[in-house]
Amino acid sequence: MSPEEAKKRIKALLAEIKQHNYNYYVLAMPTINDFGFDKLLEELIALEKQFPEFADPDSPTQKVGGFITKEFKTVQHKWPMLSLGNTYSEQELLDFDQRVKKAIGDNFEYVCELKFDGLSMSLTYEDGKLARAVTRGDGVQGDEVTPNVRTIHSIPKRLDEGNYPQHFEIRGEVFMHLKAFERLNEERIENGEIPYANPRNFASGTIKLQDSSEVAKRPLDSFMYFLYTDKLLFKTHWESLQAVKSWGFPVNSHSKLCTDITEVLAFINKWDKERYNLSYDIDGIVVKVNNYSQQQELGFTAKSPRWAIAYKFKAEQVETELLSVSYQVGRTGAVTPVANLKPVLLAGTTVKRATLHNANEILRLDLHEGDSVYVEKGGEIIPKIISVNPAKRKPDAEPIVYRTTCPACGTTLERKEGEAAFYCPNDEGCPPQIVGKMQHFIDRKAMNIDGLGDETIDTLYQKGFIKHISDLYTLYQHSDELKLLGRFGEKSINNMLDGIELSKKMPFEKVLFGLGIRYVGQTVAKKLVQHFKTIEKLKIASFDELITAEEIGERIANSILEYFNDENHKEEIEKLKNHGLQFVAEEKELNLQSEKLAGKSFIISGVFENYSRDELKDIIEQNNGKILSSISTKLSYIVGGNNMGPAKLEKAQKLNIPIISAGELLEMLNQ
Ligand SMILES: NC(=O)c1ccc[n+]([C@@H]2O[C@H](COP(=O)([O-])OP(=O)(O)OC[C@H]3O[C@@H](n4cnc5c(N)ncnc54)[C@H](O)[C@@H]3O)[C@@H](O)[C@H]2O)c1
Ligand SMILES: [Zn+2]
Repeated sequence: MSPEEAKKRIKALLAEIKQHNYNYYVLAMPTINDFGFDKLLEELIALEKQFPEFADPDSPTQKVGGFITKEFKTVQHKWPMLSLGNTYSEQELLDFDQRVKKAIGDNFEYVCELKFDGLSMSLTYEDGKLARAVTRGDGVQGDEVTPNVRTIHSIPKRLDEGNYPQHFEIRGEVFMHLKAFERLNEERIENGEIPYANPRNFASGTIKLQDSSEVAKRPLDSFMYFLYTDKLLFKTHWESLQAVKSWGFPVNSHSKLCTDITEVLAFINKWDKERYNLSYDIDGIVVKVNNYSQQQELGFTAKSPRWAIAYKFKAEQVETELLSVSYQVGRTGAVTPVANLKPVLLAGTTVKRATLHNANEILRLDLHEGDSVYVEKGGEIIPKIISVNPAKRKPDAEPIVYRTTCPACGTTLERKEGEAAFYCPNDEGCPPQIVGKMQHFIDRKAMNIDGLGDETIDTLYQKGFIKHISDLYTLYQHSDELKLLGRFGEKSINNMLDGIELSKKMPFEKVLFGLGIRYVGQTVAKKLVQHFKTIEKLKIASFDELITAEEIGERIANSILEYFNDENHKEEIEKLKNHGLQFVAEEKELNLQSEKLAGKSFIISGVFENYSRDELKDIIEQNNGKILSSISTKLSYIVGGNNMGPAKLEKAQKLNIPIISAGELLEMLNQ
């Protein structure tokens, strides 16, 4: 490469890497996988070495890639929070071992730990209490996110008596378990929000939220792996891990003390396979020299310690053949393309299908019939096509063209402005939509009807027993015919009918969620019920009224309006009402304790040390105070905790509404 070319390439790489760092660390929405990113960084390192005259002192090769943000208080790290050198190859790991040996001789041990795929967090404890939690940021300073971290159960807020120093810092990884990730991401999709690509991004997006009560709803977990004290308390890293565990910190039990690199390699190989059995993602193994004085001898580079290295697992990728593209119709009518693949073994399971998301994705891949494609599992649960191998494309292969009609009912598909998905508009006559809606209604998260499963719904539809949700409630009239079908035993028919009868008691919010209105997920349904109380009010709510409710934006409001604009929907709701389903918010039985808050109204915002928001709400209502849902001049007080939303704060100040603490609220009751 000529110097001119090198200069140009370095400049392009700097810009590209900077953008990826921003997408990854700030937006938590990367557009390239880690392996691809690390290749770019490697290329830059090599070019800077070859052409040092063009190396930017500010290059991402010289510092940690994260950022600090304006939304949080910036805190300087007492000890810089560095990155780790990483490698994907065994040879480079052996080279690392040689470098260590050269510097400190043969007499040393390694600690091998799982490399948890989350974000690192620095926790400061004073007198046994969690005083501060700070993100890595740019390595020198980070964002203080203490209220958010307080919502993580595994992180002790207060330690029991113990022999820990008065002041110390402990570092570890905050992450999200795969199960929670799947559940919450599903909820995001239901609410029409952009899903996160993997648990790491979800965890990192969560820690940066402004509203800690929102953070509390997204379960995060943690493992600790570094202890920092002013005076050295231990001789080795291994000892420190045992100690912090005894102090009450979560320490991962799979860490291992290894006497040489052969043992390290065995540990790596074991976990490369076994990682799929863990309940959380790991992206590699961290190898650390155990002895502190040997660590000191080895020292640091600008970006990472010389006494540790991360061996990263490659997200396993395989090449296979695209057999065909089929289309699935969801309950909302969204038509999703799915790639059918020649079965291939990937990350421990046989993969036959991969998601293609939407028409844009097919265009991005420039997918042709019979293409040879690369499939990856990565953090995502459903495998994904990463790219096509153009060398193997058959010369006469036709491009894949997204279909224009519904695969189930033949109706011409529609695409709404600004949306990637195509929809089948025939919601009254398109079988997968009809069945999907009923399956959604009986789902565990909605009406949770015992004795009824997806398959039974499908059968009952195929046999002509049910077409609408409301038909479930007249099913008992057909119990003799059901018996004649020979598909169900008497007992299971009775179970099913009992389950359906019982579901009439399910609260309004479950019914509303069960109706399957687009973008009305569980949380939104709950907010709507809290705000409007009855279906009658919700049904006639205008756009302006809808968007005053908490968490209801324009898109949700429009979807609700559209839903109630449809006579069929209104008729169906009437039928359900006549069957006795709940369409009015449950009034909690109130145990009135005093009249001390009569005539006063409150909003509770933020997170509280000693109370949940629901507890405070109960206290207010038990003393005859009122809870309002939005800030207006009618509001008497805001009970404010940590991390109140900035918009709320601003509005309260503008309207001169006093903000009181939970303590001040309780004082009102003692007067
Ligand atoms: N895809 C993208 O767009 C993109 C952009 C930027 C960075 N990245 C990826 O992020 C990585 C760089 O980020 P990085 O600087 O945080 O490095 P890193 O994630 O590779 O390694 C350092 C981090 O590992 C974590 N860690 C997990 N378990 C640990 C343990 N047991 N002991 C010590 N540390 C442990 C810590 O958080 C530490 O900060 C690269 O692998 C890169 O591929 C990707
Ligand atoms: Zn259709």
